[in-house]
Amino acid sequence: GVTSDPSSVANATFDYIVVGGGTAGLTVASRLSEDVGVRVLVIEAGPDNRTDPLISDVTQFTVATGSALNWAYKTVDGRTISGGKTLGGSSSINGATWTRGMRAQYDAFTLLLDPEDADKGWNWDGLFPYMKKAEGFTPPNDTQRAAGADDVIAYHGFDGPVKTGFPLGMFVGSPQPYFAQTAHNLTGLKLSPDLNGGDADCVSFVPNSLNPHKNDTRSSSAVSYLSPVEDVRPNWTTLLSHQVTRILFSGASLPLTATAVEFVPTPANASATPISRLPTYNVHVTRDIILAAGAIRTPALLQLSGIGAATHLSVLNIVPLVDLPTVGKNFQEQTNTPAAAAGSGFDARGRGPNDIVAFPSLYELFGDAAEGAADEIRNGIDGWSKSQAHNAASAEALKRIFDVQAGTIINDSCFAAPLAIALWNLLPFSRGNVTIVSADPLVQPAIDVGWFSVPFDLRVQVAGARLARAILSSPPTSTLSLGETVPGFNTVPANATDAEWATWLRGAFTANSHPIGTAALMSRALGGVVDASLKVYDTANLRVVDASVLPIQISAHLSSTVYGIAEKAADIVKAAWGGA
Ligand SMILES: Cc1cc2nc3c(=O)[nH]c(=O)nc-3n(C[C@H](O)[C@H](O)[C@H](O)COP(=O)(O)OP(=O)(O)OC[C@H]3O[C@@H](n4cnc5c(N)ncnc54)[C@H](O)[C@@H]3O)c2cc1C
Repeated sequence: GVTSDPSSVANATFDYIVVGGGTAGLTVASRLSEDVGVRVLVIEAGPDNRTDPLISDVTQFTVATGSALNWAYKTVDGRTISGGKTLGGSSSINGATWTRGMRAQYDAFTLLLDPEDADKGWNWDGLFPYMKKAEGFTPPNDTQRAAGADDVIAYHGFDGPVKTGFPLGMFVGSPQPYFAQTAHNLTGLKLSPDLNGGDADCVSFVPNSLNPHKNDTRSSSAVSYLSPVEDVRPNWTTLLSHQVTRILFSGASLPLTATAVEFVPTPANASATPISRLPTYNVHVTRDIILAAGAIRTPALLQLSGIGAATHLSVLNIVPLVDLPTVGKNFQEQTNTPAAAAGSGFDARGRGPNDIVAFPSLYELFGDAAEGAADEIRNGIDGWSKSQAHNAASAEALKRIFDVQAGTIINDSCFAAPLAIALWNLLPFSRGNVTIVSADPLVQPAIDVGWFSVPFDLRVQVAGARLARAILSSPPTSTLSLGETVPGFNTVPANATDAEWATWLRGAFTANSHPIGTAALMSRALGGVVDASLKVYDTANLRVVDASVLPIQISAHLSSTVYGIAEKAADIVKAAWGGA
């Protein structure tokens, strides 16, 4: 069941404890609790808001991100990265766009692991079946097909818990198909019936994580993986409104064995609440502790528990147990800017969400300048790995990672942005870090994204913004437009230089809220934090299963991939403990 009463779990013992009842956490807990012989506990910091219309109505997602349902993590430069603070985590407040990246990007995960882990399925062929296992797709109906929706049956799962499909309220007017046509006309980007099969270099109508059989309601991890079984699985307990503050180990000898987690009631106002005022509880584990607190909180919890850069932890009076300096490093978040035009007189029936996405490659984004841009990457990598080395294991390790990333960009990947109103550089080279600044677990870690610290990332965002302007002012989309409003020609003139565009972008961008990489699935030599079984290096039974493990960004919205990782993780954990 689901409870907010800590007395029901304090001092108890579970086989598995999952920290964070978000996208990955509820997925892995649901699969592990299929075995009625094991006891599974999820501890979630947020409350249960499954019936709140701000969550169930996906078109309200921008309102939800402005509410208490969002952690609204502040970066060191005052921007905000969103993350769901509620049962279901970010899957409860996200934009519900359902996409997957390029085959080559998933295959790159294996290239970053030790050679002996090459056969562990961290590639497209290994993850695609799990992404489909999570999915319960409804093909478009005739009305939706007439509006542009399409599908390739082989690219979808049909029996999985997360319901996906095109909204019954889908926009049926001209803007979406005109956008597709204009993007194609301007860049040569192919029109694809379905981008969810590993070739996302296209413009395509894409489904949403919602249930068309239930009035388009959001299909979060909570609704998908927990609701259907919460009354019939007494072996699965979810404790709400409690925040894990530390993982406890049996001793200091390596590999560390995690034995318990410490938790407190989530304070209404963390910055005004001394931790000493809160009751502290422990709960014990016999098998694994699984960190699924998301790419910001997971690395912070590792550091608070003594796993991180030993020198830094010592300064904070935390006893270092595993010297793993790359915990919280390798941080990759994207920059999002708007482009908009006024319009009227066209048929805009529908209420969304938006279903059209374009993922241009380097060649489609830069056009005639693409070879120059590719050279800029090739020639830049040496310098970039040095300038970003403080957020990596070393400049040499980062150069190897950048070589892999550059290969997926220059060879045949998609690169730049979903260009509608929001556009972002999908594959930034800039690296940042998430670092605790206090031993007090209620103090938010410092979040330094290092926005545009590799200047090429700004070049890409500028190229994306230029392309967005071109789309808005080229037929057939221009026939719908009454003129650009964002950025607007007064702000960025028609003949603006790259430098002028950059000035506007630096002020206008927001975080895209797709943070990853802070407990990366990579070889230890390259700066990885977890191995191919998602176990934290030098621990016996502490795993990370969330967006933190993604080593590099992908050309996609993240949730389908995070679900796939969590489904795969559940099988890894079951197998490790002798289950099926
Ligand atoms: C505003 C927004 C829009 C997005 N739009 C899309 C989109 O349209 N399509 C898409 O595919 N993806 C989208 N994403 C990205 C995607 O939703 C996330 O990448 C993904 O859900 C992350 O999953 P996760 O399991 O890593 O973390 P989360 O789902 O965020 O789960 C982490 C959970 O851990 C809990 N937690 C944190 N710290 C603690 C602690 N100490 N103790 C206990 N619990 C804790 C949190 O409250 C949360 O519930 C969006 C994300 C956001 C925030």
